[in-house]
Amino acid sequence: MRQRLGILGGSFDPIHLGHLILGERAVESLSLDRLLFVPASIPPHKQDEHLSAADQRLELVQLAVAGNPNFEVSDIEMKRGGPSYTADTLEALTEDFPKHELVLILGADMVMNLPTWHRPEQIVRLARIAAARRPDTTRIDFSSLEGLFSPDQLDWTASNLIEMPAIGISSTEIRERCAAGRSIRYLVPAPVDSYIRAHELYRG
Ligand SMILES: Nc1ncnc2c1ncn2[C@@H]1O[C@H](COP(=O)(O)OP(=O)(O)OP(=O)(O)O)[C@@H](O)[C@H]1O
Ligand SMILES: O=C(O)c1ccc[n+]([C@@H]2O[C@H](COP(=O)([O-])O)[C@@H](O)[C@H]2O)c1
Repeated sequence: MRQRLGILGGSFDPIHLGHLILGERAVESLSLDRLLFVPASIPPHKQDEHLSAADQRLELVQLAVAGNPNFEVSDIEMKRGGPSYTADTLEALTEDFPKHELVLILGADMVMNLPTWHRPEQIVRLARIAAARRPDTTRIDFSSLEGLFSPDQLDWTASNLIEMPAIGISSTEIRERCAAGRSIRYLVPAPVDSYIRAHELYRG
């Protein structure tokens, strides 16, 4: 059987336990050989938002995944100029990992928007798509994907849902708590908490 490489992209501003639990569940339920966390340099749908510096978000992800043998961090989008389109990333990873089957991991909220992404047909051509349920997504509606996915691809995605406990943590909440001077202990790994405090991130 081909080795399976999972890809979990995000702004990770900052990375939190929801991302890590999603990653761990993805490794387990999809039998991934490894999972790449890919922080976006310029997330296409957040180009108007003010994000923390890309190198700090990358460093936070590296701190968070350290010690998990299944997890790795890729700086592929940091090194590439322009918006961090997933289609470009998958093309590069296909060259870097020619023997692997690529599986793109997405929160359920993102899967339904996939048709609005840049070159979505290339995304579904190069990778399987695995969706995880987020607490605010009670039902996953795959109907918007029918024109984009082949019946086989849709069937694979529908039968490989990543079941995870509802983790009601978002990066937005963490930034808001920091700005209000409140604790984020236990919402992020301890080294991430220490880094955010030492660098006074998200203080408004
Ligand atoms: N609590 C969570 N449970 C499951 N999936 C999550 C959770 N938080 C984020 N994700 C998923 O992780 C990926 C990266 O998310 P992202 O970096 O945008 O974090 P976020 O918490 O949604 O950020 P923000 O609040 O800034 O929008 C996306 O596919 C998203 O759906
Ligand atoms: O390629 C696209 O058009 C595209 C559009 C929206 C989001 N993405 C990717 O989806 C991941 C999560 O994005 P975000 O904005 O929720 O952090 C991140 O890896 C983005 O680069 C990609």
